[in-house]
Amino acid sequence: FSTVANTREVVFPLLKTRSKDRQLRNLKYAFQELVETTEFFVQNSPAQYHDSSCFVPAMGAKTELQFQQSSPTEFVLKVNTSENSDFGWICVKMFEQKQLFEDFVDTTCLTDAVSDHCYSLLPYPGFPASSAKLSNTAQLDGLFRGQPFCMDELRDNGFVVLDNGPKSTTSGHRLLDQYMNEDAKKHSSARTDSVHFLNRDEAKDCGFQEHYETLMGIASYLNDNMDMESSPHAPITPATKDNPLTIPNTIQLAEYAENDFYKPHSDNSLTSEVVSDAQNSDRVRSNFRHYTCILYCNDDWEEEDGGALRLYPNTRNLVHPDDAISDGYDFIDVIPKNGRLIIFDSCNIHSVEKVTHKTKKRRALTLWINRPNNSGVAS
Ligand SMILES: O=C(O)CCC(=O)C(=O)O
Ligand SMILES: [Fe+2]
Repeated sequence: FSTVANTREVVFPLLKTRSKDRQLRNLKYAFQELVETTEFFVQNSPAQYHDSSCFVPAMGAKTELQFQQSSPTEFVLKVNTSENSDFGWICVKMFEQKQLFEDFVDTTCLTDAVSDHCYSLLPYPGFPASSAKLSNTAQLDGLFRGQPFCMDELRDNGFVVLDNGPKSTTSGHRLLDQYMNEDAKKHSSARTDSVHFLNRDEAKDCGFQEHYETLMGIASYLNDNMDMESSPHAPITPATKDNPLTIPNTIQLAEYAENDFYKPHSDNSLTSEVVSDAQNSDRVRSNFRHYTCILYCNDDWEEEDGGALRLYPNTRNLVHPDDAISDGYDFIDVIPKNGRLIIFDSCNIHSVEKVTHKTKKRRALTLWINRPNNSGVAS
Protein backbone atom coordinates (compact mmCIF):
# COMPACT_ATOMS: atom_id res chain seq x y z
CA PHE A 1 0.00 0.00 0.00
CA SER A 2 1.13 3.55 -0.45
CA THR A 3 0.46 7.03 0.92
CA VAL A 4 -0.71 9.77 -1.43
CA ALA A 5 -1.24 13.06 0.39
CA ASN A 6 -4.00 12.16 2.86
CA THR A 7 -5.19 9.16 0.94
CA ARG A 8 -3.89 5.78 1.91
CA GLU A 9 -4.70 2.78 -0.20
CA VAL A 10 -4.55 -0.97 -0.45
CA VAL A 11 -4.39 -2.34 -3.97
CA PHE A 12 -6.01 -5.73 -4.51
CA PRO A 13 -4.98 -7.61 -7.68
CA LEU A 14 -8.08 -9.10 -9.34
CA LEU A 15 -8.03 -12.86 -9.59
CA LYS A 16 -8.32 -14.20 -13.12
CA THR A 17 -11.92 -15.18 -13.88
CA ARG A 18 -13.97 -15.78 -16.99
CA SER A 19 -16.64 -13.24 -16.21
CA LYS A 20 -15.08 -9.85 -15.43
CA ASP A 21 -18.45 -8.14 -15.12
CA ARG A 22 -19.75 -10.62 -12.60
CA GLN A 23 -16.50 -10.38 -10.66
CA LEU A 24 -16.69 -6.58 -10.38
CA ARG A 25 -20.36 -6.70 -9.42
CA ASN A 26 -19.69 -9.34 -6.76
CA LEU A 27 -16.88 -7.24 -5.30
CA LYS A 28 -19.27 -4.33 -4.89
CA TYR A 29 -21.83 -6.61 -3.22
CA ALA A 30 -19.09 -7.95 -0.96
CA PHE A 31 -18.18 -4.43 0.12
CA GLN A 32 -21.85 -3.60 0.73
CA GLU A 33 -22.15 -6.70 2.88
CA LEU A 34 -19.07 -5.65 4.84
CA VAL A 35 -20.61 -2.23 5.50
CA GLU A 36 -23.98 -3.71 6.47
CA THR A 37 -22.64 -6.37 8.81
CA THR A 38 -19.91 -4.40 10.57
CA GLU A 39 -21.02 -1.50 12.75
CA PHE A 40 -17.59 -0.02 12.38
CA PHE A 41 -18.56 1.12 8.86
CA VAL A 42 -21.66 3.14 7.93
CA GLN A 43 -22.90 3.90 4.46
CA ASN A 44 -22.53 7.54 3.43
CA SER A 45 -25.99 8.11 2.07
CA PRO A 46 -28.29 5.95 0.00
CA ALA A 47 -27.48 8.07 -3.04
CA GLN A 48 -23.79 7.36 -2.82
CA TYR A 49 -24.22 3.75 -1.84
CA HIS A 50 -23.68 2.42 -5.31
CA ASP A 51 -20.22 4.06 -5.30
CA SER A 52 -19.07 1.58 -2.69
CA SER A 53 -18.10 4.30 -0.29
CA CYS A 54 -18.75 4.63 3.43
CA PHE A 55 -17.45 6.35 6.55
CA VAL A 56 -16.21 5.27 9.96
CA PRO A 57 -18.15 6.91 12.82
CA ALA A 58 -15.59 5.83 15.41
CA MET A 59 -12.98 7.87 13.60
CA GLY A 60 -15.10 10.92 12.93
CA ALA A 61 -17.36 11.48 9.98
CA LYS A 62 -14.45 12.67 7.88
CA THR A 63 -12.75 9.30 7.49
CA GLU A 64 -14.12 8.08 4.21
CA LEU A 65 -13.54 4.87 2.36
CA GLN A 66 -13.94 4.03 -1.27
CA PHE A 67 -13.67 0.65 -2.84
CA GLN A 68 -13.46 0.67 -6.61
CA GLN A 69 -11.80 -0.64 -9.71
CA SER A 70 -8.58 1.26 -10.41
CA SER A 71 -7.27 -0.53 -13.49
CA PRO A 72 -8.26 -3.53 -15.64
CA THR A 73 -6.42 -5.81 -13.22
CA GLU A 74 -6.86 -4.09 -9.86
CA PHE A 75 -9.36 -3.02 -7.25
CA VAL A 76 -8.39 -0.41 -4.69
CA LEU A 77 -9.47 0.51 -1.17
CA LYS A 78 -8.88 4.24 -0.65
CA VAL A 79 -8.97 5.78 2.80
CA ASN A 80 -8.76 9.53 3.21
CA THR A 81 -7.15 9.83 6.59
CA SER A 82 -3.87 11.31 7.73
CA GLU A 83 -3.69 8.83 10.60
CA ASN A 84 -1.70 5.69 9.91
CA SER A 85 -3.38 3.95 12.83
CA ASP A 86 -6.91 4.73 11.53
CA PHE A 87 -5.92 3.24 8.21
CA GLY A 88 -4.50 0.21 10.06
CA TRP A 89 -7.74 -0.36 11.99
CA ILE A 90 -9.81 -0.17 8.81
CA CYS A 91 -7.59 -2.82 7.25
CA VAL A 92 -8.01 -4.97 10.38
CA LYS A 93 -11.82 -4.71 10.11
CA MET A 94 -11.69 -5.61 6.46
CA PHE A 95 -9.30 -8.46 7.21
CA GLU A 96 -11.78 -9.89 9.73
CA GLN A 97 -14.27 -10.24 6.85
CA LYS A 98 -11.79 -11.13 4.16
CA GLN A 99 -13.67 -14.29 3.19
CA LEU A 100 -16.19 -11.93 1.51
CA PHE A 101 -13.54 -10.84 -1.00
CA GLU A 102 -11.27 -13.84 -1.30
CA ASP A 103 -12.93 -15.41 -4.33
CA PHE A 104 -12.45 -12.26 -6.40
CA VAL A 105 -9.23 -10.56 -5.32
CA ASP A 106 -5.89 -11.49 -3.83
CA THR A 107 -6.06 -10.30 -0.19
CA THR A 108 -2.36 -10.75 0.64
CA CYS A 109 -1.84 -6.97 0.56
CA LEU A 110 -4.33 -6.69 3.42
CA THR A 111 -2.27 -9.11 5.49
CA ASP A 112 0.77 -6.85 5.10
CA ALA A 113 -1.20 -3.75 6.12
CA VAL A 114 -2.62 -5.59 9.16
CA SER A 115 0.74 -6.87 10.34
CA ASP A 116 2.34 -3.42 9.89
CA HIS A 117 -0.48 -2.04 11.98
CA CYS A 118 -0.14 -4.64 14.73
CA TYR A 119 3.62 -4.09 15.00
CA SER A 120 3.08 -0.35 15.28
CA LEU A 121 0.77 -0.67 18.33
CA LEU A 122 2.24 -0.17 21.78
CA PRO A 123 2.17 -3.37 23.81
CA TYR A 124 -0.50 -3.63 26.52
CA PRO A 125 0.85 -2.11 29.75
CA GLY A 126 -0.96 -4.53 32.09
CA PHE A 127 -2.91 -4.13 35.32
CA PRO A 128 -1.55 -2.82 38.64
CA ALA A 129 0.25 -5.64 40.45
CA SER A 130 -1.88 -4.97 43.53
CA SER A 131 -5.01 -5.88 41.52
CA ALA A 132 -4.21 -9.59 41.94
CA LYS A 133 -6.90 -10.60 44.45
CA LEU A 134 -4.87 -13.10 46.37
CA SER A 135 -6.15 -15.64 48.82
CA ASN A 136 -2.70 -17.04 49.51
CA THR A 137 -0.33 -14.28 50.52
CA ALA A 138 0.96 -16.59 53.25
CA GLN A 139 1.95 -19.12 50.62
CA LEU A 140 3.82 -16.43 48.69
CA ASP A 141 5.58 -15.21 51.80
CA GLY A 142 6.61 -18.80 52.52
CA LEU A 143 7.96 -19.17 49.01
CA PHE A 144 10.30 -16.20 49.31
CA ARG A 145 11.14 -16.54 53.03
CA GLY A 146 12.42 -20.07 52.34
CA GLN A 147 15.28 -18.41 50.49
CA PRO A 148 16.22 -15.29 52.47
CA PHE A 149 18.47 -13.66 49.85
CA CYS A 150 16.30 -14.38 46.83
CA MET A 151 15.55 -10.70 46.19
CA ASP A 152 19.28 -9.88 46.17
CA GLU A 153 19.96 -12.85 43.90
CA LEU A 154 17.34 -11.74 41.45
CA ARG A 155 18.64 -8.18 41.43
CA ASP A 156 22.34 -9.06 41.21
CA ASN A 157 22.26 -12.13 38.94
CA GLY A 158 19.12 -11.45 36.93
CA PHE A 159 17.53 -14.77 37.97
CA VAL A 160 16.51 -16.83 40.97
CA VAL A 161 15.36 -20.46 41.23
CA LEU A 162 12.91 -21.31 44.03
CA ASP A 163 12.13 -24.94 44.76
CA ASN A 164 9.16 -24.69 47.08
CA GLY A 165 6.42 -23.52 44.72
CA PRO A 166 3.05 -25.32 44.57
CA LYS A 167 3.21 -28.88 43.27
CA SER A 168 0.66 -30.46 40.97
CA THR A 169 -0.69 -33.96 40.53
CA THR A 170 -1.14 -36.33 37.58
CA SER A 171 -4.92 -35.83 37.66
CA GLY A 172 -4.43 -32.04 37.51
CA HIS A 173 -2.05 -32.44 34.57
CA ARG A 174 -4.73 -34.40 32.72
CA LEU A 175 -7.16 -31.50 33.18
CA LEU A 176 -4.62 -29.06 31.73
CA ASP A 177 -4.03 -31.39 28.77
CA GLN A 178 -7.61 -30.74 27.56
CA TYR A 179 -6.46 -27.34 26.24
CA MET A 180 -3.85 -28.93 23.99
CA ASN A 181 -5.25 -29.46 20.51
CA GLU A 182 -4.13 -28.76 16.96
CA ASP A 183 -4.87 -25.03 17.42
CA ALA A 184 -2.58 -24.86 20.43
CA LYS A 185 0.38 -26.30 18.53
CA LYS A 186 3.01 -23.73 17.55
CA HIS A 187 3.90 -24.39 13.94
CA SER A 188 7.01 -22.26 13.98
CA SER A 189 10.67 -22.80 13.21
CA ALA A 190 11.58 -21.23 16.55
CA ARG A 191 9.36 -23.36 18.81
CA THR A 192 7.25 -26.50 18.53
CA ASP A 193 5.36 -26.60 21.84
CA SER A 194 1.59 -26.15 22.32
CA VAL A 195 0.26 -23.15 24.20
CA HIS A 196 -2.96 -21.90 25.75
CA PHE A 197 -3.47 -18.78 27.88
CA LEU A 198 -5.28 -19.74 31.10
CA ASN A 199 -7.54 -17.26 32.85
CA ARG A 200 -8.35 -17.38 36.55
CA ASP A 201 -11.51 -19.48 36.12
CA GLU A 202 -9.82 -22.03 33.88
CA ALA A 203 -6.92 -22.32 36.31
CA LYS A 204 -9.41 -22.83 39.15
CA ASP A 205 -11.41 -25.45 37.20
CA CYS A 206 -8.24 -27.49 36.72
CA GLY A 207 -7.24 -27.19 40.38
CA PHE A 208 -4.45 -24.73 39.59
CA GLN A 209 -5.78 -21.75 41.54
CA GLU A 210 -2.80 -21.76 43.88
CA HIS A 211 -0.41 -21.83 40.91
CA TYR A 212 -2.27 -18.94 39.28
CA GLU A 213 -2.29 -16.83 42.42
CA THR A 214 1.33 -17.53 43.23
CA LEU A 215 2.40 -16.33 39.80
CA MET A 216 0.06 -13.35 39.87
CA GLY A 217 1.24 -12.37 43.35
CA ILE A 218 4.96 -12.16 42.54
CA ALA A 219 4.83 -8.70 40.94
CA SER A 220 3.13 -7.19 43.96
CA TYR A 221 5.66 -8.91 46.23
CA LEU A 222 8.55 -7.52 44.17
CA ASN A 223 7.05 -4.03 44.17
CA ASP A 224 6.89 -4.15 47.96
CA ASN A 225 10.06 -6.03 48.79
CA MET A 226 12.72 -5.43 46.24
CA ASP A 227 15.58 -3.20 47.28
CA MET A 228 14.97 -0.03 45.32
CA GLU A 229 18.65 0.90 45.31
CA SER A 230 20.26 -0.38 42.18
CA SER A 231 23.35 -2.47 42.90
CA PRO A 232 26.48 -1.62 40.89
CA HIS A 233 26.43 -5.21 39.58
CA ALA A 234 22.76 -5.24 38.80
CA PRO A 235 22.07 -6.28 35.25
CA ILE A 236 18.55 -4.97 35.69
CA THR A 237 17.18 -1.79 37.13
CA PRO A 238 14.73 -2.78 39.83
CA ALA A 239 11.18 -1.51 39.70
CA THR A 240 10.62 1.65 41.67
CA LYS A 241 7.54 3.46 42.91
CA ASP A 242 7.60 5.55 39.74
CA ASN A 243 8.21 2.51 37.54
CA PRO A 244 6.15 -0.23 39.15
CA LEU A 245 5.65 -3.75 37.86
CA THR A 246 2.29 -4.66 36.35
CA ILE A 247 0.60 -7.96 35.45
CA PRO A 248 -1.59 -9.39 32.69
CA ASN A 249 -4.67 -11.47 33.59
CA THR A 250 -3.75 -14.76 31.95
CA ILE A 251 -0.86 -17.17 32.31
CA GLN A 252 0.65 -19.18 29.49
CA LEU A 253 0.36 -22.95 29.70
CA ALA A 254 2.93 -24.55 27.41
CA GLU A 255 3.36 -28.26 26.78
CA TYR A 256 6.36 -29.90 25.17
CA ALA A 257 6.18 -33.54 24.03
CA GLU A 258 9.02 -35.70 22.65
CA ASN A 259 11.31 -33.70 20.30
CA ASP A 260 9.64 -30.36 21.09
CA PHE A 261 11.98 -27.41 21.72
CA TYR A 262 12.20 -23.62 21.82
CA LYS A 263 15.28 -22.11 20.19
CA PRO A 264 17.36 -19.43 21.94
CA HIS A 265 15.35 -16.21 22.19
CA SER A 266 14.68 -13.24 24.42
CA ASP A 267 11.15 -12.57 25.71
CA ASN A 268 11.87 -8.85 25.26
CA SER A 269 14.33 -8.53 22.42
CA LEU A 270 16.15 -5.49 21.13
CA THR A 271 14.71 -4.16 17.90
CA SER A 272 16.85 -2.81 15.10
CA GLU A 273 15.78 0.72 16.06
CA VAL A 274 18.30 2.79 18.05
CA VAL A 275 17.14 5.13 20.80
CA SER A 276 17.71 8.71 19.69
CA ASP A 277 18.51 9.89 23.23
CA ALA A 278 22.30 10.27 23.16
CA GLN A 279 22.58 9.35 26.85
CA ASN A 280 21.17 5.95 26.17
CA SER A 281 22.97 3.90 23.57
CA ASP A 282 20.55 1.00 24.03
CA ARG A 283 18.33 -0.02 21.20
CA VAL A 284 14.56 0.06 21.45
CA ARG A 285 12.98 -2.89 23.31
CA SER A 286 10.10 -4.76 21.72
CA ASN A 287 7.67 -4.95 24.68
CA PHE A 288 7.12 -4.17 28.37
CA ARG A 289 8.17 -7.56 29.76
CA HIS A 290 10.54 -7.18 32.69
CA TYR A 291 10.52 -10.52 34.52
CA THR A 292 9.60 -13.97 33.21
CA CYS A 293 8.19 -16.24 35.94
CA ILE A 294 7.90 -19.96 35.15
CA LEU A 295 6.36 -22.61 37.37
CA TYR A 296 6.84 -26.23 36.27
CA CYS A 297 4.09 -28.85 36.57
CA ASN A 298 5.59 -32.22 35.71
CA ASP A 299 5.50 -35.76 37.01
CA ASP A 300 9.02 -36.69 38.19
CA TRP A 301 11.12 -34.97 35.56
CA GLU A 302 14.76 -36.09 35.33
CA GLU A 303 17.79 -34.53 33.67
CA GLU A 304 17.95 -37.35 31.09
CA ASP A 305 14.40 -36.52 29.92
CA GLY A 306 15.77 -33.41 28.15
CA GLY A 307 13.69 -30.22 28.15
CA ALA A 308 15.99 -28.20 30.41
CA LEU A 309 15.49 -24.44 30.43
CA ARG A 310 18.90 -23.13 29.34
CA LEU A 311 19.35 -19.57 30.58
CA TYR A 312 22.25 -17.31 29.56
CA PRO A 313 22.33 -14.77 32.43
CA ASN A 314 24.47 -12.02 30.86
CA THR A 315 22.94 -11.64 27.45
CA ARG A 316 20.37 -8.86 27.81
CA ASN A 317 22.23 -6.65 25.32
CA LEU A 318 22.66 -9.24 22.57
CA VAL A 319 20.76 -8.40 19.40
CA HIS A 320 21.10 -11.90 17.89
CA PRO A 321 20.06 -14.73 20.25
CA ASP A 322 22.25 -17.31 18.51
CA ASP A 323 25.33 -15.28 19.54
CA ALA A 324 24.76 -16.59 23.08
CA ILE A 325 25.82 -20.01 21.80
CA SER A 326 28.40 -19.05 19.19
CA ASP A 327 30.17 -16.57 21.48
CA GLY A 328 30.23 -19.11 24.31
CA TYR A 329 28.24 -17.18 26.93
CA ASP A 330 27.83 -18.87 30.33
CA PHE A 331 24.55 -20.63 30.91
CA ILE A 332 22.68 -22.54 33.58
CA ASP A 333 20.39 -25.51 32.93
CA VAL A 334 17.21 -25.63 35.00
CA ILE A 335 15.53 -29.04 35.14
CA PRO A 336 11.73 -28.49 35.01
CA LYS A 337 10.93 -30.23 38.32
CA ASN A 338 7.44 -30.20 39.80
CA GLY A 339 6.96 -27.09 41.99
CA ARG A 340 10.14 -25.38 40.78
CA LEU A 341 9.76 -21.68 40.06
CA ILE A 342 12.26 -19.54 38.19
CA ILE A 343 12.12 -15.76 37.89
CA PHE A 344 14.48 -14.13 35.42
CA ASP A 345 15.14 -10.92 33.56
CA SER A 346 12.96 -11.24 30.43
CA CYS A 347 15.66 -9.63 28.27
CA ASN A 348 18.11 -12.50 28.76
CA ILE A 349 18.50 -15.19 26.10
CA HIS A 350 17.14 -18.65 26.95
CA SER A 351 16.00 -21.82 25.22
CA VAL A 352 14.12 -25.01 25.96
CA GLU A 353 16.33 -27.96 25.07
CA LYS A 354 14.74 -30.76 23.07
CA VAL A 355 12.57 -33.13 25.12
CA THR A 356 14.00 -36.62 24.72
CA HIS A 357 11.63 -38.74 26.83
CA LYS A 358 9.22 -40.69 24.65
CA THR A 359 6.02 -40.23 26.64
CA LYS A 360 6.45 -37.60 29.37
CA LYS A 361 4.91 -34.17 28.82
CA ARG A 362 6.85 -31.12 29.94
CA ARG A 363 4.41 -28.51 31.27
CA ALA A 364 5.24 -24.95 32.22
CA LEU A 365 3.06 -22.10 33.48
CA THR A 366 4.55 -18.74 32.53
CA LEU A 367 3.64 -15.24 33.62
CA TRP A 368 5.32 -12.19 32.16
CA ILE A 369 5.58 -9.29 34.59
CA ASN A 370 5.69 -5.91 32.84
CA ARG A 371 7.31 -2.64 33.72
CA PRO A 372 5.65 -0.21 31.32
CA ASN A 373 7.27 3.02 32.59
CA ASN A 374 10.79 3.77 31.48
CA SER A 375 10.90 0.45 29.70
CA GLY A 376 12.97 1.19 26.62
CA VAL A 377 9.98 0.69 24.32
CA ALA A 378 9.65 3.47 21.73
CA SER A 379 6.45 5.45 22.22
O1 LIG B 1 9.22 -23.36 29.50
C1 LIG B 1 10.29 -22.79 29.66
O2 LIG B 1 11.14 -23.22 30.49
C2 LIG B 1 10.64 -21.57 28.86
C3 LIG B 1 9.60 -21.21 27.86
C4 LIG B 1 9.90 -19.93 27.14
O3 LIG B 1 11.01 -19.53 26.98
C5 LIG B 1 8.78 -19.10 26.60
O4 LIG B 1 7.65 -19.58 26.55
O5 LIG B 1 9.05 -17.94 26.22
FE1 LIG C 1 10.99 -17.42 26.57
